[in-house]
This record gives sequence, structure tokens and C-alpha cells, in this order.
Amino acid sequence: MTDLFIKVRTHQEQQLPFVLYAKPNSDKMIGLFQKNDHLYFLEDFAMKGFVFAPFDGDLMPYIPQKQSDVYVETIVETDYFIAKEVLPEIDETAKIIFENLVKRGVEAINKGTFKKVVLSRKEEVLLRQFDIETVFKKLISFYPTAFKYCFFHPKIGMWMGATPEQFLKINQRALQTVALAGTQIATTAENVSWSEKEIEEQRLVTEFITTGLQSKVSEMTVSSPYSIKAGNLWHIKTDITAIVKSKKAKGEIIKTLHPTSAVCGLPKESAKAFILKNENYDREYYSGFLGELNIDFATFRTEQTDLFVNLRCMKIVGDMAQLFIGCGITKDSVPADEFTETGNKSITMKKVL
Ligand SMILES: C=C(O[C@@H]1C=C(C(=O)O)C=C[C@H]1O)C(=O)O
Repeated sequence: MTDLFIKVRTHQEQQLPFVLYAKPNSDKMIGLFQKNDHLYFLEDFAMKGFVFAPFDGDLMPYIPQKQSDVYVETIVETDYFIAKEVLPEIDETAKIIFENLVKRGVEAINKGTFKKVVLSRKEEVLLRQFDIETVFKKLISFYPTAFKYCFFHPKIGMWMGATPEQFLKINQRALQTVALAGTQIATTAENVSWSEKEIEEQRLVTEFITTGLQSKVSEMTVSSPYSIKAGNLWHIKTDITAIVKSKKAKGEIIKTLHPTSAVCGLPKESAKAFILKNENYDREYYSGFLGELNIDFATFRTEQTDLFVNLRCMKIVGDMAQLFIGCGITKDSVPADEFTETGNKSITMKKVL
């Protein structure tokens, strides 16, 4: 066992906060180990550390750089893992509940309450055994292009995930983000075609992000939408870059964009109100955002922010893994298909358990 995983084990035994993560296409694993068990919240967006923000609410926990030890290790592929074959299992009660939720979402769209809403659910999986090192190494080996993480705080619990979605990357004043939406299960075919419904669903995310950024940036560029594979799924993606007008605008940009219409809806406030009232469970940190704020922990360069949307994630509670999965609903959504889509998204985590 390497120093990094020895530190993970001792921190977990001592119930001290830590985060372990690996960025997309990087050969580095980074661990940030807080020296006390205090729960710190961001006071402003100039602070340096690893932020773990929830879907809803202004309190954003973070692990401060000043209170932590940092370990960086190169990923050496010595362990060989076979992806677990995940057979579809349908929980009929969960299906009925979710389909009813989707129906209500479509009705609200038809009434004009909003154009799009992202609805989600939680699924529990019994863990026969659970070892952070093994699960984390599987995430690294199966999802090289994702942001992989394991976050632990005694007052929050343990979360793990492999998200395909960048929320915001800011290097000095250069900003990058993406609009990601539309989902299809990846078969062996390398070509994927999209329906009008999916194209529209993703276009709404691009519209939300570009409109939100407009007054705060200059030199915005927006790529054409293209297909991208994330684990067993295809999505549609648009790359957006811009120059932030002032360094202080970062906080405003984060507040404007979060939660984006990839995970909430359009318009944001009415979709969010619908989610909070109708989903009937607490999303907690699922569809929040997480990552490095104002510092790159591999190089210690400051003025670097690298945040991701907390998707394809799970919370470990006792001998259960709670998987969080959702999908975008538009006027043309078919409830049964949307339930299937959440099931397909659950495979990302089920494969590593
Ligand atoms: C909401 C999730 O994913 C988001 C929703 C998508 C969709 O509706 O097609 C696709 C990618 C993500 O932006 C999730 O994975 O839970």
C-alpha cells in the first residue's frame, strides 16, 4: 500500500476529513488531509481549498489548504480490474414513483411553468464488501476521462463518484465550461444519432450558460455540439470558453451558473422550486459542484479553479451505497424512457461496487 492510501486509511480510522481525487486524463492522484475535524464553510470565493457544494443552499463546505496536508502520487497501473457485469434489475415501486414524477414535470412544462426540469432519484445497493482503495482504483481504471473522487467528512459522510461534467475551470482569467445533456446507452456502434428532443434538451443548457455568462465575460466562444462517451453512455457536449472581465467576478459566475440546466432546469428558479417540492428526497451533494478553488494542488499554482458537477456519484452509508441518478425532462419526455435512462446512469457506480 502506498503512502497516499496509508494516509487515507489512518484518516478514516481517526474520522478526520479528507478528499482523494484524480482529474480527467491525468496520471496523478491527489489527497488533501485535513488536520482537525472542523466543518469549514466558504466565506467567499477567494478562499483556497477543495470545495464540496450541495445542490441547494448557501453553505458550501470546503477543506482549506491552510488546515491540510497534501499528498500527490503518480497512478501506476498494477492492479487489473474486470468491470462487473451489471444486469438490469427493475424496482417496480421506484419505477411507478419516478414515472409519476416525470408526468408531473411534463404537465408543468405544458402549463408553461418552465421549459426543462431535471428530475432524479436515489437507489440503494447493498455492499457485500467495501474498500476505498479498491473502489477508487476501479474508478481510475474504468473512467480515465472523468473526474474521480472520494470525499469524507465525519459531519457529511463519504461520497464517491466519476463525473463527466466540468462545471467551471478558470486559469487566471481564462474560463472554460461545457453544456452537457442528452443521454443514450453506448452500444458497440461508434456512431450515435440524436433525436430532436435530445438536441433541444442540450441546446437549452448551452443557452442557459451563455446567457448567464454574457455580462461577466468577453471573447466568448461556443463550439458546435458533438457526441462524447462517458462510461457506458453517450452525451451531447458543447465547449464554451471566455475571458472573465474581473477576477472578482468568479463568485458571481458560480452563483449564476449553479445549478446549471444540465442538473436543474430552465428557468432555474421555477425548475428548482419544482424539484425541491416534488422530488421527495434530499439530493444533498448530488448535482452540487466540487473541486479545487483558487489553487491547483498538484503544482501549488494559485489562481487556478477546477470545478466539476457532482454526477454519477454515491454516498456510502453503513453497508449501503446510495446512488443518485437523474435526467432532463422536456415537453416530449416519455416517463418510462426517462426511468430507463436513470437505470443506465446507475451503471457507472454499480460497475465498481
Ligand atoms: C442528471 C444527470 O446527468 C445530466 C443529465 C443528462 C441528461 O439529461 O441527458 C446528461 C448529462 C448530465 O448533464 C445525472 O447523471 O444524474
